[in-house]
Amino acid sequence: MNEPFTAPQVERIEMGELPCWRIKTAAAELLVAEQGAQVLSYQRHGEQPLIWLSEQAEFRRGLSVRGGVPVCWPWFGDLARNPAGVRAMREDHGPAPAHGEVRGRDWRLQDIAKENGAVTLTFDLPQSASGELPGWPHALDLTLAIRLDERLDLSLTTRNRSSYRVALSQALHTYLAVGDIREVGIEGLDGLRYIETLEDWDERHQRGILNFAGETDRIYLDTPPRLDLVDASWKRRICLEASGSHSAIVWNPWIDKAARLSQFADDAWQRMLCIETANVLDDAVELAPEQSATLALCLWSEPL
Ligand SMILES: O=P(O)(O)OC[C@H]1O[C@H](O)[C@H](O)[C@@H](O)[C@@H]1O
Repeated sequence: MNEPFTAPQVERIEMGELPCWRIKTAAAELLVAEQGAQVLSYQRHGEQPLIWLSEQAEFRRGLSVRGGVPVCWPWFGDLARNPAGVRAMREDHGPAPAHGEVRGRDWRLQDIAKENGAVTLTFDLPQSASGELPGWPHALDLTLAIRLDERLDLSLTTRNRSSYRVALSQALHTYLAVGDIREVGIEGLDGLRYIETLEDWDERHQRGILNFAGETDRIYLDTPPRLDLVDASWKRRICLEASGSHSAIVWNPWIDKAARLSQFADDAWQRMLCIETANVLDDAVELAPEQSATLALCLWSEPL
C-alpha cells in the first residue's frame, strides 16, 4: 500500500534575530537561516538528528551560528594558510575573518521550488555578485541550492563574472550529530595523505578507519567522493557523497578547545563531529571569466 502523500510545508519563522525557513516533508524536517544561507538542523522523522545544532547556539545578526552547515567562502580557515593564488585575491582590508566573508551576511532567497514531495530553496548573495564583499572586489555569482527529499543535497555554485581569473577556497562546514564521539569512525580515508594542523601542519598518511580519542583537526587530501561516518552508539551510518571536491576537513575540538569555543557547551564535543566537504590547499578552485564551479554534498543515513 502506498504511503499517503503529504505535501511539503515551507514556513518562514524567526529564530532570535534571524529570519529562517522551516521545511517539513513526509520524511524529514529542515531548518535554514537566510543569514549565511546556513542549514541549521536536519532530522528525519523518528530518527536522531543528522546535523548537529549547538544547544548554546545564538541567533544574532552578523554572527555565524554554531552548528548546522556554515558556508566557508571565498577562503577556508585562516587566509594566511591558503595558497598564494587565493591570498593574492584579497585586498588590504584589515584582518581577514576565519572561514571567509559570507557566514554572517544576508543571503537572499531567490526561489522555493516544490516537485514530487521534494523542496528546493535557492539562495544567492547579492554582495558577491556586485563585488562588494570587504577586501574582495571580484564579481562572482554565488548561489546555494538546498534540496530536501529522501536525502539532503547542498550545491554551492560560484560563477566568475569578472574579466580575469579568480582563485578561491571553500567548504560546506557540516556539523554532524553523533551518539558518542568515542564510538564513531570514518570510513573512506584509509591510505590518504592528510595535514595534521595540530602538529605544525605536518603531512601524514591515514591508516585504516579514523577513530577519535583527542582533539582532531586534519585536512585530508585527494579524498574519494564517498565518506561514511559509522556511529556504533546510534547504530547508524551517515553517508556523505561529495562532488566537485577532493579535500575534506575532519574536526572535533575535544575537551580543552571546547571550553574556549563560543556557543559551545563544555561537554558538546561528545555529540558532534565536523566532516567538511571542501576545496582547500591544492584543491582550491580557479575560475576563468564566465567559468563556474559547483561544490556539492548529498547526505543520508542508513541503519547499521
Ligand atoms: O570557530 P569557527 O571559526 O567556526 O571554526 C571552527 C573550526 O573550523 C574548522 O573545522 C577548522 O579546521 C577548525 O580549526 C576550527 O576551529
